[in-house]
Amino acid sequence: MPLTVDHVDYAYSFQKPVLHDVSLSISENTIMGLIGPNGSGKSTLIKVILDLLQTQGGTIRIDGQKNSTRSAKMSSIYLSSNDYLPEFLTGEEYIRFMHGLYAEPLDMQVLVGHFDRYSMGGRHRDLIEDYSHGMRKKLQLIAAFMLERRLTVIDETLNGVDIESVKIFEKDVRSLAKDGRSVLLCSHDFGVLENVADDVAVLIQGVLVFQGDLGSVNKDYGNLSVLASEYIQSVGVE
Ligand SMILES: Nc1ncnc2c1ncn2[C@@H]1O[C@H](COP(=O)(O)OP(=O)(O)OP(=O)(O)O)[C@@H](O)[C@H]1O
Repeated sequence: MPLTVDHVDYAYSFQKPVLHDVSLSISENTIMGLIGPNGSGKSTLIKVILDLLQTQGGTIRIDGQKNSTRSAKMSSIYLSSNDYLPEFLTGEEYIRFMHGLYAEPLDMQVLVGHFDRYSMGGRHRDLIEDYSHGMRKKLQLIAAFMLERRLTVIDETLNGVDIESVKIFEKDVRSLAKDGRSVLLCSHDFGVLENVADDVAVLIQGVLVFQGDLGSVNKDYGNLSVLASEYIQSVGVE
């Protein structure tokens, strides 16, 4: 199983728990959409999954290994919601650096192809400090699509990416979720999730209130938006 989260709790301070007894799993070849209102704990859950914050209860396994192990870290890649990247590197140097971290050889032809496809043709030799916000997000995506980890975790990385590139992203993320690889995609963009997700998980006030497949969601609720509204109303979030 690419990801199993078992009874996980997390609090930044003892007064205010953020995650309560969260359990979820992502099967092979699956894209799971993670949704929930602002402040519901999605980014915290993602950071706990990737061992950037340490669980205070429960266990997490990536590709069968505890998330704190080197093997789990080598099996996963995290695309954060911000666009903080090393500005003193060029796009190509950043991708080369990321390949070095994962001990993977760099295929320049594939790199150049991705830059072309994401409307950044020829910009791989420019410094990241000269990239726009959307270009930085696309650079993060290119790294993930080239490195093809068993688990890719994308936290709101599509914010600010233009519509044409989002369409290409949708194709690429579907191709990524093959050969045993899976993706956790946290987004407020229900349109994208409806186009690509197999499964969906809903987190509200730190509680995982729903996990199921998108086909059943469409059948039982009509669409993701209705599902989200029903759960939000049922727990009384404004
Ligand atoms: N470093 C931190 N220290 C203390 N509290 C934090 C910290 N980071 C987040 N929180 C709090 O934890 C809760 C969950 O935040 P989190 O960022 O995980 O939510 P989210 O679901 O990702 O929200 P959004 O959709 O707005 O990105 C919020 O109440 C937030 O204020």
